[in-house]
Amino acid sequence: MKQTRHPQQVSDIFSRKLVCCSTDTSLVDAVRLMQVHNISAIFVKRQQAIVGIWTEADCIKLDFTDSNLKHIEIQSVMSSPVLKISCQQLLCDAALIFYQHNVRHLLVIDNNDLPCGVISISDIVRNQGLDHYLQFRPIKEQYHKNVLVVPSYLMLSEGVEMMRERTAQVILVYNQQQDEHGIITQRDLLHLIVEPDSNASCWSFASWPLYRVSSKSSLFDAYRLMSTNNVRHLVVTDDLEIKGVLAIEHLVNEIESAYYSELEKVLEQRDIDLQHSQRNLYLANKIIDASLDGIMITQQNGVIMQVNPAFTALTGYQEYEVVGKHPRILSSGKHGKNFYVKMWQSITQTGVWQGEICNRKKNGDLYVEWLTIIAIREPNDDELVYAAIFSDITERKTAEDKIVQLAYFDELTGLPNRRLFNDRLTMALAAAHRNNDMLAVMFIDLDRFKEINDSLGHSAGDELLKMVAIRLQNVLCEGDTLARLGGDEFVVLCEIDDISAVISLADQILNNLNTPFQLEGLEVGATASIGAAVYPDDGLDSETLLKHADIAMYRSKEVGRNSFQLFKPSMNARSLERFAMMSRFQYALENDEFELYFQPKQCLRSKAIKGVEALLRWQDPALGIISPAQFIPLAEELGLIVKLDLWVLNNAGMQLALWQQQGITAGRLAINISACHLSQGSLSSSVEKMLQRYNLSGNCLEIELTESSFISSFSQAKRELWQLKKMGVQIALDDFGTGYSALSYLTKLPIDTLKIDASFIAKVPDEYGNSEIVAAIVAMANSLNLKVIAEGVEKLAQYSYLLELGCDVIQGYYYCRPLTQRQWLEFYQLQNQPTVIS
Ligand SMILES: Nc1nc2c(ncn2[C@@H]2O[C@@H]3COP(=O)(O)O[C@H]4[C@@H](O)[C@H](n5cnc6c(=O)[nH]c(N)nc65)O[C@@H]4COP(=O)(O)O[C@H]3[C@H]2O)c(=O)[nH]1
Repeated sequence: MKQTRHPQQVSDIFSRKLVCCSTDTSLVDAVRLMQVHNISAIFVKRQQAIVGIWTEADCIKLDFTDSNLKHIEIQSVMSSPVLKISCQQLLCDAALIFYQHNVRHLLVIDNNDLPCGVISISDIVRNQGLDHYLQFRPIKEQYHKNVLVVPSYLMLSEGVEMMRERTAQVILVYNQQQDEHGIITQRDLLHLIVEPDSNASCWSFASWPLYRVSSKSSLFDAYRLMSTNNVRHLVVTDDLEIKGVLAIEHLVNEIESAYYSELEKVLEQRDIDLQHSQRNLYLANKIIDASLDGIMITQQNGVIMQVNPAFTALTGYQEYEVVGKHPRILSSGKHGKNFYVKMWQSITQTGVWQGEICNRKKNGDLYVEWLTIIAIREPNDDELVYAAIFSDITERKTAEDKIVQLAYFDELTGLPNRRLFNDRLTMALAAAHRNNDMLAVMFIDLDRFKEINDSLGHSAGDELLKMVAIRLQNVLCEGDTLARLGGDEFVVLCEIDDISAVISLADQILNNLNTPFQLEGLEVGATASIGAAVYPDDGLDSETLLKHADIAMYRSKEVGRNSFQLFKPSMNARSLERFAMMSRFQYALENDEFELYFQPKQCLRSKAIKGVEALLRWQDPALGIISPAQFIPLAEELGLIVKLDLWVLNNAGMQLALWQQQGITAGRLAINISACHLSQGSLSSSVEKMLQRYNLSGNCLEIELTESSFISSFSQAKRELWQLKKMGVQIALDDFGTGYSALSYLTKLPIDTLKIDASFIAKVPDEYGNSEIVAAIVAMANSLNLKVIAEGVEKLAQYSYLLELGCDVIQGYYYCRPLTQRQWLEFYQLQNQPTVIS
């Protein structure tokens, strides 16, 4: 069966030739009408309504012996009611009615339910394109076998009666004289109604000669023979012997049966498909209902047809609240017209759109959803439906935003971090390159921030950084970028017209920071060292600019902090030197390149050794000995000074333990401790641990500190010093006279000794003024009950002067230079005089 793409409708093939007669029309008039119009069925009307049908097949039911046959009214022999079909129904629907009701004609009605034509089963069969099918079907058994053969002289009325009795469609008439066969069919009986002739013989009414076809031929051959000769019956022969009669109905029946069997198959398949699609539909609905994603199905015009429970859970709208409405009820108003235009362009062109969209829930809350819209074309339909599938990604978006915040912004100040700054710098450089603009990169490092952090605590330090960030931000213009690179380092990126703009900005920043900050009820000053590099003069890429701004900032620190330096190429060399030194220093610390030297001190009264000072030396394999004056500031800058102090403390302990084993009693061993170590609050515990480790008493140790140790946090320093005192450790104030010398410290802190700075001693006794200062220090120390040590005594005159002044102890080349461990042992043995522990 030929499967057409679009199933044919009744309207495609039905005949508009609708021939009717009234109910009281005589049978003969009705037959005449049928003959005139060459039709095989006539409809019967009563008051404009079709109430019955009479067909040529109905002839067989007539009593041809009835002399009144001609005049009987059609209504008494018609079939009623008439089966109808709409012109819009499919041919398969018509075929089903033929099949179920065993009829051959249907009345066709139009859209207004009015009769407009007729369709016969032959119409359908002929329009199904079954030629091919017939071609392969043999005649074989498809014909009337037990065909009645009557002699030619038999009365026609008797012949018709025999047909009626047997309900035979045809009879054959044999003319013995002519040895010829003729045929009488049901249709021929129509003539009998018009012209009844009771005396006629069957031969006179029969049609002959007959057309013959072999039983081995195909039905298609038979069909062609019938069509060519315009006959409706063929005699089927087998080797010239008549086997039966093949009627056009046989062909039609055969076609019909093929059609019906195909039809049954189609219907069966349709049932299976229907079941299948019902199952699919059931599953699809189940999946839609169970989906955690919200699903909304709309018509082509956007009207919502269906939503699932997840839709309700996500949006707050119940199904009945949205079905029949437009999805714009979910609109947040956050997207412009262009957004939706692009979305629909994509759906129209590709059938799908995916993306993020911000919508509004029923309760007014905004949410971000990941939305997929798919256009679905309904089968056999030009209409589209749209399925929108979405999940709420607000939480994920918030987490993403948080990640972006963490990845690109400094958590403490909320300023861009190094990564974001680098991005912006790269972009700004590209733009500056294109437009021939100037850019400035400015490094800002807070001075002595570590001291503030150490003394006031980390939370106060954090607070200060936040306040500094705000102040810096206030100075900058819109479009400038301020970032925190970490610690107390800030960096500014700004577009400038000329160099003077950088200088003016740096001035504003320094002035702004000069106003003290209020931290935990205290006024705290926080100055900064600033360095800047300018594009294109000081570098063309971000790395060079940042490096040069950093170098300039370090130069600011070197020249005394709270200042600004613009990068100069000469700084580069110095910076490289410093950088090389730093790496070397780290390496030295890790590889034990440090060593302690010992410089004995002499008691002026007893002339005996009055203690030893440990002085650190750096033995660089290539450069030789490096002075602490060079590397101590470097260690401070690198933040390695405390590590270095601990190294000294540990080695001093080791030496003391060794000397005790060797019976060396040379008084206290003095060690130098850096200023910031004291303010960290860990010095006393480090000393205690060291004493415990080497099983030493605090009486053998002296700590030398400078006045700057107390400045950042006096109370912290005081606590630490008292802890040391409790352990028996003595405290000496180094470089006395050079610092701020707020003498009130001396009475408030547990200091034992003042070490007069070598710069004063160098100028005594000759230089007027200096001698007075030294004399005053000695007198003051005596009155405060402090011991005095004079440092840097190189000459006899100095020695004599100090002796006369009543100074307790001297230290200097005059008595002894700093010695290595071995030299010191030799010196001690040479002196061979044990000292008294004070
Ligand atoms: N011109 C002259 N100098 C003399 C004379 N007698 C001693 N000196 C030097 O004067 C410095 C005395 O040490 P300081 O004032 O504590 O000054 C020390 C001290 O502040 C610091 N320092 C030394 N060792 C350490 C250490 O282990 N830790 C810490 N934190 N600082 C140290 O480095 C400074 C310099 O140490 P050095 O170079 O060893 O210099 C030493 C010493 O060699 C003299 O008669 N004439």
